[in-house]
Amino acid sequence: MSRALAPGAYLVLDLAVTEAAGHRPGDVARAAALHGVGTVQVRAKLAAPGAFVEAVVEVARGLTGTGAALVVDDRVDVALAARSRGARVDGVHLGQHDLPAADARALLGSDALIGLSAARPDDVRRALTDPAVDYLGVGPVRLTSTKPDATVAVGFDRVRDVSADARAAGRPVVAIGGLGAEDAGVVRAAGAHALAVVSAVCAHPDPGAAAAALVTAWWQPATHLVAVAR
Ligand SMILES: Cc1ncc(COP(=O)(O)OP(=O)(O)O)c(N)n1
Ligand SMILES: Cc1nc(C(=O)O)sc1CCOP(=O)(O)O
Ligand SMILES: [Mg+2]
Repeated sequence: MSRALAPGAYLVLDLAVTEAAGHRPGDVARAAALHGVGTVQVRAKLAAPGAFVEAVVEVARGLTGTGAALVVDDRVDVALAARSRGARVDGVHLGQHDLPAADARALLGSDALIGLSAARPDDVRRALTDPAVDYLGVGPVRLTSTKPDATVAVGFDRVRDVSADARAAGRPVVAIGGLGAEDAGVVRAAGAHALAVVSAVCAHPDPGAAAAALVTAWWQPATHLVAVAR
């Protein structure tokens, strides 16, 4: 059985964005996890495979003892290579053009955490009937320079619609794309299980403080609920 996806803040640690901001990936991952981020995904669209593996190993080291899950973007081979170097890697986040989730599951094991990006109705339908998929990534909520190939923003309404279908199918949704701490309330109200960011943490001068703000915003009680409770 797969490890359950942690609710709340989900960090996609993009290597290029992190290094451009002058941060070390292991430090950013550790600071984020110590402030309550439950999942860290390593994303490296431009790195050579060896550098990607090294970054995953470094992030795994940073996450030691924090309890946060570590997921690799796209590359099952990189996840396996990092494991073979002794790193604890929990799973992968797959795109629509990556290895099928069933193959990733066969390679990574029954307890691996496997996410799949799905925002278009057909992709969502397929993802929700695929037993190898643990959670869905839905985006981009807003257009973002971090993912220039995603040219259509899906908006919060899509997050709400997919979250409702996914809840009925017992799968959590992670909203992503152009988001920050200020969006936590609306993302949560839309029914998402988690909110994923790259720039809001990796490009921030103080990634730990940015992660803490995200975590706090997610768990902040909705003001209208507080008003009702009083
Ligand atoms: C949590 C989460 N959701 C969506 C994505 C996007 O994945 P993908 O479609 O494979 O695009 P790239 O990130 O690989 O450009 C994600 N990485 N994480
Ligand atoms: C990695 C990724 N996936 C997306 C999707 O829409 O599936 S958007 C995205 C980048 C998110 O970066 P930022 O928080 O800097 O906007
Ligand atoms: Mg991907």
